[in-house]
Amino acid sequence: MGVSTSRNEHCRPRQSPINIYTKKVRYDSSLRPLYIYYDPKSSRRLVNVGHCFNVEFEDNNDKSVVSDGPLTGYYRLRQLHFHWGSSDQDGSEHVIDGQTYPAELHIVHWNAQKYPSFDEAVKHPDGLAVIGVLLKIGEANPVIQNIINNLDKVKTKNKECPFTQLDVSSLLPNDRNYWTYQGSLTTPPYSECVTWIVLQEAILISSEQLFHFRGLLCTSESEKPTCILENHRPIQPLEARVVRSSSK
Ligand SMILES: COc1ccc2c(ccc[n+]2C(=O)c2ccc(S(N)(=O)=O)cc2)c1
Ligand SMILES: [Zn+2]
Repeated sequence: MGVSTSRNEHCRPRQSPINIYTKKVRYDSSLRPLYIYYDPKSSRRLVNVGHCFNVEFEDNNDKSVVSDGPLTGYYRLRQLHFHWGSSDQDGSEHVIDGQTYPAELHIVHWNAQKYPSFDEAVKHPDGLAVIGVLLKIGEANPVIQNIINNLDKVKTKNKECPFTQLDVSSLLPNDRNYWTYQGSLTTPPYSECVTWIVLQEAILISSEQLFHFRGLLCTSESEKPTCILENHRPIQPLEARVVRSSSK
């Protein structure tokens, strides 16, 4: 008879994304306002990573960080990327009261106060902090247009190009109220290392700009071209978690 282990190998209690049911979130007065400082000189390059594109930042200093909010210590900006759908009807990863959005921005930071590197940080439950910003259809977003104007240089998988002077703060909504919960990466290896900070106000993107995202290729130059039509993970069980809110 096999020895039963207390750790159930199928138990993954803190997966992301989730549906945020706003009637069940808990206002937590101990949550502080987010401290966010991004230096436009931190942005380095635009990379096609196959399932999406990343804007990557220099993370060997503390020039671009997030702290306070639900966090202990400070987290360094590492990269940002988007998730989108094959139509404007869905594409976000987080869902709010069952409502999907056409896309979602993820701004990825790692706990540089506690860990020596990003790769080490992803092995720990408090390793990453990801700010999630929902996108809704409206007029064209000039900052996103700046990224789109460079997508043809990274059309195929693993291509990269220099990308500097991106002011990430200009991608954030004015209202910095947020929901927060303990979750995971939404792509393999789905590591349960992320403190999620989902902003309560959405930013705008135009339908045409989303169309350009879908033209990015997940194939390399030598392969038959295949577009990244969608790259959002389905919502996962909340399990024993409670989502906290910074606002009533
Ligand atoms: C230790 O092995 C890893 C760790 C992280 C990896 C990764 C492969 C792709 C992306 N990443 C990421 O950095 C990553 C993946 C997902 C997200 S997300 N969509 O913000 O949850 C953020 C960042 C492999
Ligand atoms: Zn993501």
